Amino acid sequence: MALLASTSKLASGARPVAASRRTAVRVQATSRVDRYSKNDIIVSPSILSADFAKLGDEVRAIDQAGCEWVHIDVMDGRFVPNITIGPLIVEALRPVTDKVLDCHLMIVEPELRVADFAKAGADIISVHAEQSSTIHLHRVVNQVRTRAAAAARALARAQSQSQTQSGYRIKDLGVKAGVVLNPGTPLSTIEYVLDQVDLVLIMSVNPGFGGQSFIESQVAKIRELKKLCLEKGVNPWIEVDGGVTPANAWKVIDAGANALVAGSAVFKAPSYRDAINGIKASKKPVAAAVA
Ligand SMILES: O=C(CO)[C@@H](O)[C@H](O)COP(=O)(O)O
Ligand SMILES: [Co+2]
Repeated sequence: MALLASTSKLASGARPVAASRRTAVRVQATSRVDRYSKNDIIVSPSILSADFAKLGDEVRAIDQAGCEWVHIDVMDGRFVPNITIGPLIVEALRPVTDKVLDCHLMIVEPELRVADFAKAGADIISVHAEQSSTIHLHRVVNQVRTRAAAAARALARAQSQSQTQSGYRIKDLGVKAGVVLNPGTPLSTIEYVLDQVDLVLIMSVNPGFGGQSFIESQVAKIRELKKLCLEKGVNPWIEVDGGVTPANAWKVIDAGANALVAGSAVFKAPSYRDAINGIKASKKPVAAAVA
């Protein structure tokens, strides 16, 4: 696991991001994502619904409340109508939690930004399959995978040469590549990248905002995706994003999803822990007995 941990902490000075660049970072033998089993249900709270005035505290709170991943919605005001988070925020959050930083890129030309998010400490980088985001889906997916491979080679070199001292930065080791489908985008769009990705994210709302209602038609899409994966002999994470709550999570779990994003259902709940546990334990309601 962690081969080297820096003894230096971020000072509460004016330039914490720059300071973190100069100090050593944790070097991991495996990706953070690989700590989790695909047989379990992962909850990835979307920080879009967090209180941005105290983002670090909010991320610490969901970490302590038992989430596995932290979902980061990156929006550019072009692919979607909203503007949110960039790599600087990802870099600022990296020292706050050792949980998976699950970055959902809702941007035009993600190929221009993959390196920045990888360097910032993203563990998963997911790009939209729609051509209004990228013209070259296969290329950008492989760009993420190439970074992971390069980081793995750098780690091997560092280990063999005992170069894990301060200043040797391998923050992006094991970046996983995800592909995202909007509710209106057919599964066929990703057929020829399915063997290239670590994760498929099915949007169960139209992207752009938190707090929208779950689109029921996406349950069938998740079921169909699970079937397609079995037919092709691949096993990516199947993540669902939008309108997921303790009341409806069972539907997507039953259809084959194993990573559930939840923004408002966690951050607007009185207890983050109860909301996360409620999503994991979500069950189909038992029909009321007819008298
Ligand atoms: O990517 C998006 C929206 O574009 C999501 O990640 C939302 O942020 C999820 O929020 P809720 O629907 O769970 O409130
Ligand atoms: Co999202």
